[in-house]
Amino acid sequence: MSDLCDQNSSSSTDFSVQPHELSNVKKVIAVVSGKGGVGKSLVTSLLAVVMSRKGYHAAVLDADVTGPSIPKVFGVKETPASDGTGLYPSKSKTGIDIMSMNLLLPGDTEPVIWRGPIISGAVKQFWTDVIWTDVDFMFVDMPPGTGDVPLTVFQSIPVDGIIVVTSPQELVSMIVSKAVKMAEIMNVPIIGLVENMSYFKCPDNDKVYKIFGDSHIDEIAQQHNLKVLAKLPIDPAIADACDRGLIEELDAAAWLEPVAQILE
Ligand SMILES: Nc1ncnc2c1ncn2[C@@H]1O[C@H](COP(=O)(O)OP(=O)(O)OP(=O)(O)O)[C@@H](O)[C@H]1O
Repeated sequence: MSDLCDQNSSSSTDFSVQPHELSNVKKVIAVVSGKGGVGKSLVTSLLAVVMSRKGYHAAVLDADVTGPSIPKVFGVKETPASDGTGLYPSKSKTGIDIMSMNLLLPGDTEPVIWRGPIISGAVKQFWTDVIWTDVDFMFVDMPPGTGDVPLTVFQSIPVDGIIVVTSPQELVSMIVSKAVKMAEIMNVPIIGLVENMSYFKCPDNDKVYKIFGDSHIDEIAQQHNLKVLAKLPIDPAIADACDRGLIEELDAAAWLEPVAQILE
C-alpha cells in the first residue's frame, strides 16, 4: 500500500534525468503491453521502420532489459561504440539507431540476472549516457506490465505518448484500464491501441479467421475514448522476418501507416 502511495505521489515529484549533452531527441514514444509475448517488440520495431521509411531518423531504446529482442529482429550484432564522451547506438541496415542490453553483453544468449533497481539504472543510462544524434522519433520497447522499469522510464525520460499493444486473447479490458490509469498518473497521453494477432487471412482463399476469437478492442477503446490505430494479422512472414533479422524488409510496415500519420 505504501508503495502504491509512493507511486501515486511520484507524478508531483520530479525524477527526470537529463539526456546526454550531445543528444537531440524530438519525440519519445513508449510502447507498452499488459503481458509478454503479444508482439510489443514487433510493433516497436515496425513503428521505427515505418517512420524511417518516411525519411525520419528513428531510434529504438530497448528497455526490455531481461528479454531484449530488438537487436535480433533487426539482425544487429555490432557492439555500440564508445569514446570518452559517451556510448553510440548501433545502427540497423537502414540507419535506425538501436540501444539494447543484448548489444552490450558478451553473447546474446547471456541472461541478465539483475534485481529491479539495477535494471532500472541501466535503462536510465540508455538515456543519460548514450549519444542519440538528431533523432526525430525514439520508440521505447517497455517491459510488460507496470513494474519498476516502466515506472523509471516514465519518471526519468520525457515520454510524449504511449502506444498500447494488445492481442485478442488477452484480458483486454483490464489491461487497457490499467494502462489508462498508469498514463493518467504519469501524465502522459495514450496515442492509441494496436491489436496484434487480430486475425489470420488464409492465403489460399483470402478467408479471414479469428484464431483467438472475436476482438473487443473497438468497444473498449470507445469506453476509454481511445483510438484503435491498427489491427495486425497473424502472419508467418512476420515471425520469419523477426527470426531472420529482416524486419526492415517486411511489407507489414504498411499496416502501421495510420499510426505514422498520427505521429507525423
Ligand atoms: N502478428 C504476428 N504474426 C506472426 N508472428 C508474430 C506476430 N506478432 C508477433 N509474432 C512473433 O511472436 C513472438 C513474440 O513477439 P514479440 O517479441 O514482439 O512480443 P513481445 O510482446 O515484445 O514479447 P516480450 O514482452 O516477451 O518481449 C516473436 O517471435 C514474433 O516474431
